[in-house]
Amino acid sequence: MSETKEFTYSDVSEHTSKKDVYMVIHDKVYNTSSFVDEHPGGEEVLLDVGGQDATEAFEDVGHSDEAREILEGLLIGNLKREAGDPAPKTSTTSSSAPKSSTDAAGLGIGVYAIVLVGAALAFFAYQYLQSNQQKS
Ligand code: HEM
Repeated sequence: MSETKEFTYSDVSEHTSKKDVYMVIHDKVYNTSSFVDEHPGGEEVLLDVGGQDATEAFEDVGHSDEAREILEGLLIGNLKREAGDPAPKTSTTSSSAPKSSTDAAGLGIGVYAIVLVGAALAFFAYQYLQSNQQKS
């Protein structure tokens, strides 16, 4: 038998309290209880993903190598996936892809158009008032 302990998703999901919190990152199981108070990003975010797959949350922050070393120290085993478990989470960069830049450009042109039309109107209104004044 291998030394690595195996946890099912439901095992992990039982550990959600501050004093006893597990999480899954890249299909490995970590006991983060001792680290909750020390986390530079705050305890709240860790407890939010307690008992769950935190891969995406962890990777989205872009944690340093130091953070990954700390993580290794908290490793307690591997995740054993069972039928019906949530699909593995991966950090998808595509989901955070910037929105179509043409939207912003379109808005920019719209703003210019409004400013130009406004300026033109002001100009003609001024001309009109001037000519009226000269007549009287
Ligand atoms: C056990 C897993 C985790 C470990 C060992 C860990 C470790 C660390 C470390 C060492 C830092 C300092 C910056 C760095 O070295 O990258 C940090 C910052 C941070 N972490 Fe985590 N983290 C974990 C999980 C998470 C999760 C699940 C979130 C969820 C969103 C998160 C959110 C953050 C944020 C927002 C910061 C930035 C704090 C700041 O710069 O003000 N972390 N983490």
